[in-house]
Amino acid sequence: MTKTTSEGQSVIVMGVSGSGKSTIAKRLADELGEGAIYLDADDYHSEEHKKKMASGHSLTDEDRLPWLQKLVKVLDSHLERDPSQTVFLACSSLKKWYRDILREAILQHHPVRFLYLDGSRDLLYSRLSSRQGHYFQASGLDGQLEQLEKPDPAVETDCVSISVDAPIKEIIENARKALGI
Ligand SMILES: Nc1ncnc2c1ncn2[C@@H]1O[C@H](COP(=O)(O)OP(=O)(O)O)[C@@H](O)[C@H]1O
Ligand SMILES: O=C(O)[C@H](O)[C@@H](O)[C@H](O)[C@H](O)COP(=O)(O)O
Repeated sequence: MTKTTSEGQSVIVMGVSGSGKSTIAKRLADELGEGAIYLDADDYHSEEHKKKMASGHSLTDEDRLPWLQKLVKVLDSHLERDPSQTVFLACSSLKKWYRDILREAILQHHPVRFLYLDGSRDLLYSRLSSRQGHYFQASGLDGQLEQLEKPDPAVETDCVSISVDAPIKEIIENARKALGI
């Protein structure tokens, strides 16, 4: 079903580092215009965890739990104020149980879907290697790929997947088509 922005929904743009979550979530919010906002889960990592990732180490489940809980609070405060907003959240959401935490929190307010950005290790590594000014290092990519539980659309029926092996404009078109927005 195609939803208009006035009805409100959340789209969690997920995938490993370098898959384009921030770029795509921001572009989608910009294109949808008024009533749509972009949030980035990276803004809620502690300094300690950013340092850990900057040294090439992956976060653990124990590291991520307080971060996910913080994200739930942030989402709740946004959506309580205005459930008619459409929220594009860039968030790695690497494991199904992380997605379940976010899903449950958002569903209190309005519908939620996940947009999984899929790309080969080589493509993502090359994009990370040329990205400037970010704490995450390309050397941490393999750890993330090991931890990733790709969403199975037969089980997680609210997930759609698109390839990121394309120019940004084409990815946005494909994302909008896949999400019906
Ligand atoms: N489709 C694309 N084509 C070329 N470069 C891209 C594309 N998508 C993202 N990038 C670049 O790749 C890097 C990683 O993208 P980013 O949005 O930061 O990913 P993530 O948030 O998943 O880590 C950035 O430098 C970004 O500008
Ligand atoms: O769950 C995690 O381990 C982090 O959220 C991680 O997945 C995220 O990728 C980094 O914070 C780097 O940020 P970018 O994904 O934006 O590169």
